[in-house]
Amino acid sequence: MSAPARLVVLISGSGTNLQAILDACKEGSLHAGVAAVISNRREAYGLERARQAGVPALAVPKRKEVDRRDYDRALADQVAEFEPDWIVLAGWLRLLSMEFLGRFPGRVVNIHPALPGTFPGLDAIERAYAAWQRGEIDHSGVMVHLVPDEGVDAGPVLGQERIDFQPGEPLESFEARVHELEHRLYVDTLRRLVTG
Ligand SMILES: Nc1nc2c(c(=O)[nH]1)N[C@@H](CN(C=O)c1ccc(C(=O)N[C@@H](CCC(=O)O)C(=O)O)cc1)CN2
Ligand SMILES: NCC(=O)N[C@@H]1O[C@H](COP(=O)([O-])[O-])[C@@H](O)[C@H]1O
Repeated sequence: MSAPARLVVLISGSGTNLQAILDACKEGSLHAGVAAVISNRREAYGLERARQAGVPALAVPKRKEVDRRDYDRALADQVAEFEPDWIVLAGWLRLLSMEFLGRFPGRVVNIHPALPGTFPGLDAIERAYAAWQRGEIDHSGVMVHLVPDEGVDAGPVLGQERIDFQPGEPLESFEARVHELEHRLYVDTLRRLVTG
């Protein structure tokens, strides 16, 4: 069997998607290892999840006086040191420029809590829920996609799954179902990626 794929996971927050990936690597259902976890926010709980898993956890905050491309160049240098096969965005809440993406062509993946072509950007779950309440949609979903360029949530789709709204369901319940789907879909999609 080939060596486990090396993943560097970028986060900004709680890291529940990271935790699903860490758990899958540990139990052997994902033939990969998390080489490092990097957050742009020092307070991200996902860094604690990495430390508890014995994985290098780095905070790389974006200082105001540093412009986006200089930050992305320095970030790419840090990521490259871990010799990743894949860069996994898991709630990484910064748009990446080609200064970063150009260093890892075809190897940056992202999860987004909406279907292709819908609700790009931030707060997608809340925006989809509000659209349902206005009677505009009857389902949403989750997608995993490549991040080839500076487009937002527009890269080639690697995996997607629909999630139907349930009459009278509160936002919190819908959001919990979305996250459960994310955790499964991301691991399943990464499994297909790393096994080629
Ligand atoms: N070039 C790309 N970079 C990133 C993508 C992408 O599709 N193309 N996906 C994101 C994740 N994401 C949606 O899935 C997303 C994250 C953040 C933003 C955004 O507008 N961020 C702001 C800062 C917000 C903040 O700091 O709170 C920004 O970067 O100015 C949009 C979409 C990961 N990167
Ligand atoms: N546009 C990007 C975006 O909205 N990403 C979303 O951030 C959350 C991170 O949760 P986590 O930190 O618990 O994994 C996830 O729902 C992910 O889809």
